Amino acid sequence: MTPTTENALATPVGITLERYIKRKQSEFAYATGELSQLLRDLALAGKIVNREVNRAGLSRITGAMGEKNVQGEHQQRLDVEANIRFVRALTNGGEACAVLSEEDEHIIQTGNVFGKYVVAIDPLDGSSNIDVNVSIGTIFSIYRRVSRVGGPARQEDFLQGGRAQVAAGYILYGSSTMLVYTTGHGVAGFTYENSLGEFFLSHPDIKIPRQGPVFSCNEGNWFDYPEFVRTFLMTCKERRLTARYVGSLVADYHRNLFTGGIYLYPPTTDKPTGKLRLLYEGYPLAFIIEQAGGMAVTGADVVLDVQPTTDLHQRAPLFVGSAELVVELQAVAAQ
Ligand SMILES: O=P(O)(O)OC[C@H]1O[C@](O)(COP(=O)(O)O)[C@@H](O)[C@@H]1O
Ligand SMILES: [Mg+2]
Ligand SMILES: [Mg+2]
Repeated sequence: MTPTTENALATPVGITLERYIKRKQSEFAYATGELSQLLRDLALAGKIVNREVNRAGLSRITGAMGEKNVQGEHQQRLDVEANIRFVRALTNGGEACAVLSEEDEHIIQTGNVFGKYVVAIDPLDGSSNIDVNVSIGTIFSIYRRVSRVGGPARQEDFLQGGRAQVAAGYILYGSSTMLVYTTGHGVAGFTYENSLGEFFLSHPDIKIPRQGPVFSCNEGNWFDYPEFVRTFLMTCKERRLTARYVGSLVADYHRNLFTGGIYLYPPTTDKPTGKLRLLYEGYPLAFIIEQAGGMAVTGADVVLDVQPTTDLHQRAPLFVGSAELVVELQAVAAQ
């Protein structure tokens, strides 16, 4: 046997996402497997979107659509493509009765009236980075429906508040593609093996360092930030923290999750509630960060405790990351 073969045989068979989901499901006596199936559907759509992202420069799916979405923001072709892929996977999967997407004003009824779950999703996060081959992502949040099974989903299914999420996750289409998710029992990360077409468990129990060397925000908005944000950022600079900002929330969040740090999207003069969407950006990333030992706040309030209004696409400021940095920010805000 050559040393290489020996090494290969000595390496344990990796745990695929499929096996991991099955194992987790068997830990819950009353689990029916529906949530597991939903996670598989999201992973499947993620693989398809990953393929589209990889060849975006070669295909005709880059560039602007010339349309604006419900947020009044310019849609990119990949925004639309990713939206179609995720909605289709969730529709075909059968477990989600409805989807709330950044790209659609109204709730999308999948027709699966007996589906017990609803999914809020940002199908393609970091739109401005699509055409320049910089990391982008997908963010999702899952609730058990509260409306009557057998009928259409209703607004209140999506407006249960962050603490009612049963699962949340994101996919990062980066130098490698990763799926990171939580069902409220810690955070697990899976790396996509392109040639095998499988996600493998690579980061079993992700914890964010309590402190960190990084702050991430769009400093171009400096003069539009509230005073407390500028004061906090000055303290970051005085302590020689490193500035890192990709401009794709998933990428910035993911880096800070591993290195430790804080991501800020504060209110600005023209966006007094910030830019990010509570239901499919703020809540899911807050759920994951709390499970990883970090914190997410909107300023004074903890993101997961924010009561949603009736606006499905409502925005909220987001300060998220290492617990000690977020606490420091809150202390400055309270002064
Ligand atoms: O360009 P800005 O103002 O810094 O905003 C960047 C933020 O906007 C977003 O692109 C918004 O997400 P979408 O691309 O899904 O609309 C975040 O990913 C990112 O953190
Ligand atoms: Mg987004
Ligand atoms: Mg988006």
